[in-house]
Formats: sequence, structure tokens, C-alpha cells
Amino acid sequence: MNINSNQIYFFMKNIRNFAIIAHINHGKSTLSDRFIQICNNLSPHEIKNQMLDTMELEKERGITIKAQSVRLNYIAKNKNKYQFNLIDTPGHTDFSYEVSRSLSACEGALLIIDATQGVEAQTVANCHIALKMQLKIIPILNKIDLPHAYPEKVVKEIENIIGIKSNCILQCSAKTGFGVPKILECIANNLDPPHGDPNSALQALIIDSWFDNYLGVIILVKIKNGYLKRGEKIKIMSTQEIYSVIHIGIFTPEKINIKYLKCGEVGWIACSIKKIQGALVGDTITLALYSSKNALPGFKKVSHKVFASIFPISSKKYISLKNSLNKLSLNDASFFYEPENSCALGMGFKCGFLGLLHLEIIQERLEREYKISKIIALCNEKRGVQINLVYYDINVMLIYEIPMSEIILNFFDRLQSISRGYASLNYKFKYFKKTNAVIIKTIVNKTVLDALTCIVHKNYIHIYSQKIIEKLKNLIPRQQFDIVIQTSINNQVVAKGTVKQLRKNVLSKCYGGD
Ligand SMILES: Nc1nc2c(ncn2[C@@H]2O[C@H](COP(=O)(O)OP(=O)(O)OP(=O)(O)O)[C@@H](O)[C@H]2O)c(=O)[nH]1
Repeated sequence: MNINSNQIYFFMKNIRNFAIIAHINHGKSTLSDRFIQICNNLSPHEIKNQMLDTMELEKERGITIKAQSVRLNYIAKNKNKYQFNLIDTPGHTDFSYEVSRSLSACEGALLIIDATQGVEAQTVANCHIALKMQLKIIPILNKIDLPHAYPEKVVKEIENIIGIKSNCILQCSAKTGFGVPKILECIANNLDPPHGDPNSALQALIIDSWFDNYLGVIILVKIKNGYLKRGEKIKIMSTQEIYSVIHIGIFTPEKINIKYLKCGEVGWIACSIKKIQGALVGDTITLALYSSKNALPGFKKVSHKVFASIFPISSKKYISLKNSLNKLSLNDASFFYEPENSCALGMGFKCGFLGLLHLEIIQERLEREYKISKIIALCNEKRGVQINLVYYDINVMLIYEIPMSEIILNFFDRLQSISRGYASLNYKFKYFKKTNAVIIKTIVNKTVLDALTCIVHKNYIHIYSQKIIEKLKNLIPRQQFDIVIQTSINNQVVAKGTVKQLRKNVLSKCYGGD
């Protein structure tokens, strides 16, 4: 490493790690947007609302489900440069496990209180978690732009219920930006820099982990002691497994790569770990060669509050349900499932959730997974082989190897109709491959119709034959004789149909009395 420990101490002095905590909808994500806008010097039209709520469900419901971290560079009024590592947390009680994990990476917390709602249940609960962790708290009254805001009354509530003095409480409107620069100054001047020893052995706390199809498990860490360089060999302390650090990065909020994480910093690492169980939240990472003797305290084990059993409608769907649950558990460490057997409903899964909203979110994510099952079925029908399936929060990318002959005809139309026009298709020619195809001829009254001779895959001989015979039967008018339609392969008939001859109608001239 090119930087010495004196330099690291100097850097550490200007790092501020903090989380934004509050009751649901009190304005955490909106305030994070303002911070990003000011620190990244963005104009109002360059910033999207709730930038850190990247999941599709978060955008639809307007709530934060997963805590998100972002690194911002802030230049204070005294021209000092600060590195802010901000974590936007969810406000709903079902996701309070995310809050406590996020706070363990911080030295301070911004407690947001809606000036129209006052102190609510999660305001108190989250504040207590932060105090228990001995974090410095900056209380902020938000939404003071609203006409029905009553700041004086809420300030009194904060004093009485939480015990914070009124002169410490800042006021702002995250929507208009009023009062936000003052909050940034307060963070720089009043929150503590991270504690920790850059010279001791590496101790990095795993705050969160999730699965990426390309990079494997991505681990969000806070470097408590020591430092971590790209390419170094690390050891996961609980499993003693050793991995090489392939990528190190931060969110700005874009995911970018950097070379190292210094003591006190928060960032992500990827080490080609295949299973999320290989890097569980709360675990400690150290260096393989210069190891720390002790692991960090970690987190309390999550206790599930709501249990529900999920059964597939037909036993054929058991494996695909299992795969979907597995994929969900890779991205949500607090979700649990195990196989269950019922006499009436057959094989299924018993699942544990943190609350009813958590259950609802998992159910919805599962249902969305099933929606792409129809597209998967179409690709399978077209003899496709799945190469990859990648989730990009709002989008899913399916990569298939499909014979060209299957997609040139009506594949795109069917894809569009299944997806109601939302799917897009891109393809490129890969290679020629020997296949089990046959030449199938259509014969009408012993005459081969050359124009209808076709090359068909062996699996589709009967489907193709039935289709062509039915079509011709409807098109050829009946004659005084039978018309025989056949399909044949190598002079062997594989299917046959007949257009029946017209018969004399002996009753046509008869009257009622005849
Ligand atoms: N008028 C006004 N509206 C605000 C202000 N701050 C946030 N809002 C609105 O309040 C709603 C909730 O804001 P969010 O930032 O999503 O709240 P949150 O605390 O992040 O919500 P969760 O993460 O789901 O707990 C949104 O409709 C915002 O536009 C403000 O200062 N003034």
C-alpha cells in the first residue's frame, strides 16, 4: 500500500459514517436525495426522486425495504474536505433488523421526525437502538414547508418523549431543500470520525450481503481496524474459508470500483463466493496472512415473527418454487425457508418472515418471478437452453441459446403477446450445430407437393404433420372422390387425413308428405 498510517489517521479524521433513521414516510429517502444533490453538485432535474430506493417494489410502494449506502464528498464552509458514508434505512418495523445492522457501521445517526406527524413508534424504537450503540444523534424536524406542520409542538414532544433538548433540534424541508446545508455542516462538525487502528490486523464487519449473477456474493463491509487492498487474500472468521478479493468498490450512488478500503470506510467487496452462506451478515473478515485473533461482536440472530407455508399448485412446480425461494433467500438474509410435507397439499415449504409486510413483499417477489415463467416456457418450447438469468431490480435479462430456425418465424410476436409488449429481444448468430432434423414431404392423392416440403426437428414431426393435414383439409374443396393427404419421411407415411367425397343427396327432392 502506498499510503502510510499517518496519512490514514488524517483521512479518518474527516470521515463521517452515519445512518438516517425515522418512522416510516418521515422523509429519510428524500433527505438522502438532497444530500446527494448538494454533494454531487446536481441540478434538480438531474436527480431522480428516492434515488436510493432502487428495487422495483420500493419504487412502486414508495417505501424503503433494503438499507442502501452511499459515499459522498462534502466540502465544508471552512474548506475542509469530508467523506460522508450515508446509509438510508427502512422505516417500517418489519425491517428494523436492517436498521440495527446499518447502525453498527456508523458513529452517528440523523433522527428524522415529520413535523406534521410528531414522534411515532419507530422514531422511539430506532432512536433507542442508536443510543444503545452509543451513537451521536442529530435530531431533525422535517416537512416544515407543509401548512399543517406544527414544529413547536413536535419539538416539545421530542423533549418529553426522547429527552433531546430543543436547542439541538434542526429544522428542514427535504422537499424544498430548506435547512439542508445546515444539516451537512452539523454532520461535519458534530459527528465523531470512526475509531479504529489502521495498523492492527484487518477486522471488517459484514453489514449486508447479496447475490450478483456475475460477481457472486457481494459483501458490504465496514473496516473497523486495518485496511483492505484489492487482490489480497481474506479469511471469513466463522468458516475459516479463504478467498481472494477480486473487486473492491463503493456506491456514489453508482457502483464504482476502487483499489482499497481504508480503516473506518464502508464499501463493497466481491471475492467470487458462490453461496450467500459463505459470507453471512455479522461475520468478521480478516486477512489470511496477518489475521486478527478475535472476531467482532456481530449481530443478534434474527427472530422470525410470522410463519407461512407455501405449496405449489401442482407437484411439477415444486422444483421451480424451490429455485425461486433459494434465489430470494440469496438477497434477503432475514428470510428463512425449509421443506415441509402435508398429507393434503403435498410437498411445500415452511417460511419465516419478520412481519406481515415482509411476507407480502416476499409473496409479491415470488409472483413476479412466476410471470417470467411463461417466457421461459416459450424459450423451452423453442428448444432453447438457458445460459443465464440476471435480475437488474426492475428488469430481468434471460440469456438463451435457441436454434435460429425457431426464432425467425413467430418467436418475437409470441414474446410480445406474452409480455404485453414489455419484453425486448436481441440476438446474435453463435455457431452451426448438427441437429436431429428430417425432411418431411406432403403428398396429396399420391402427388408430392414440393412447395410444402419442409425440414423439421424430430421432436416436432407429429405436431407439424397434424397441423399441415388439418389446414389442407379445411382448404381443399370436397370432390366426387376421396382426397388423401399424407405426410411422409423417407417414403414412410407418418400421418394421414382424408377429404371425404361428396355423396348423392337422395332426399333433396322429397317433400314433407313423401
Ligand atoms: N412536503 C414535503 N414532503 C416531503 C418532505 N420530505 C419527504 N416528503 C414526502 O414524504 C413522502 C415520504 O418520503 P420518503 O423520503 O419516501 O420517506 P421515508 O422515510 O424514506 O420512507 P420509508 O423509507 O418507507 O420509511 C414522499 O411523498 C415525499 O415526497 C418535505 O420536507 N416536505
